[in-house]
Amino acid sequence: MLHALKATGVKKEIALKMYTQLANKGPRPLVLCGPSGSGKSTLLKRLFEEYPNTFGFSVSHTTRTPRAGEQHGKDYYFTDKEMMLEKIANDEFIETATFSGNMYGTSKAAVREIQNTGKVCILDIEPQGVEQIKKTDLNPILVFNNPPTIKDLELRLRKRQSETEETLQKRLAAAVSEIAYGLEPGNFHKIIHNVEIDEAYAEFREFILNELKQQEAQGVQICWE
Ligand SMILES: Nc1ncnc2c1ncn2[C@@H]1O[C@H](COP(=O)(O)OP(=O)(O)OP(=O)(O)O)[C@@H](O)[C@H]1O
Repeated sequence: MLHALKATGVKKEIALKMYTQLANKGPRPLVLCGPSGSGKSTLLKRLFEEYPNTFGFSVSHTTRTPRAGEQHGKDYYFTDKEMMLEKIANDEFIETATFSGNMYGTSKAAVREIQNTGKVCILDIEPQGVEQIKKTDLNPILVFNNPPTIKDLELRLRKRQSETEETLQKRLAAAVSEIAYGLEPGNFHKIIHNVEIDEAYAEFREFILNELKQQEAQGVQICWE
C-alpha cells in the first residue's frame, strides 16, 4: 500500500503517515461497563467461546514484579513507578488503579495493538475509565450491563463467594452511583438489562454483531476466524 501511495506522487513522509493511519484502522474497541456482580465476565466468556478469534483483551501495565512464567508484553507490560507516572503525565493511559501498593493501567497503545490485529479490543472498565476513553480518538462502542436490582447484585455476589463482607458492601455501595451513571441518557450506546442470562447474552451478541457488520460495510477488516 505504501508503494501505491508513493506512486501517486505523494511525498514519502506524507505517504508513510497516510499508510499508518489506514493500517491502524481496525475495529472499534468495545467497552463493557457495569457494577461488580452484574454479569460482565459471564457475558464475555460466552462471547469468547462463540467467537474465539474475534475479540481480545489489551495487555495491562503493572509496577508489580513478574511472577514465575509471566512474560513481558504477553501477561503484562512490566514497568516501574517512575515510568508509569511519566506515562500517566503524558496522558498515555485510559485508566489506572492501585492494588496492594502496585500500580496497574490500560494504555491507549495497548488497545491500538489489539485493534491493529483486526480484533475487537474488549475493555471492562469503570465509569471514570469510560469518561477517559471518551476523550481519546479510540471511538469505542459503549455498553452498560445493568443488573435488575441491588438486591440481585448482592445475591449474585454472595453466591459467587468471591467477597468478604467488607468488599461486598464496598461493591454494593459503588454500584448505586455506577448504575445512575449507566442509565443516564447519552452515556452509553446500549444498555443490557441483565435479568435472565440467556436473554441478556442474546441481546448483547446481536447488538455487537450488528455493530461489527456496519463497520465491515465501511471497509473495516474484522477477524472472524
Ligand atoms: N443474569 C444472571 N442471572 C443470575 N446470575 C448471574 C447472571 N449473570 C451472571 N450471574 C452470576 O453472578 C455472578 C457475578 O457474575 P460475573 O462474575 O460475570 O460479574 P462481573 O460483572 O464480571 O463482576 P466483577 O466486576 O466483580 O468481575 C457469577 O457467579 C455469575 O455466575
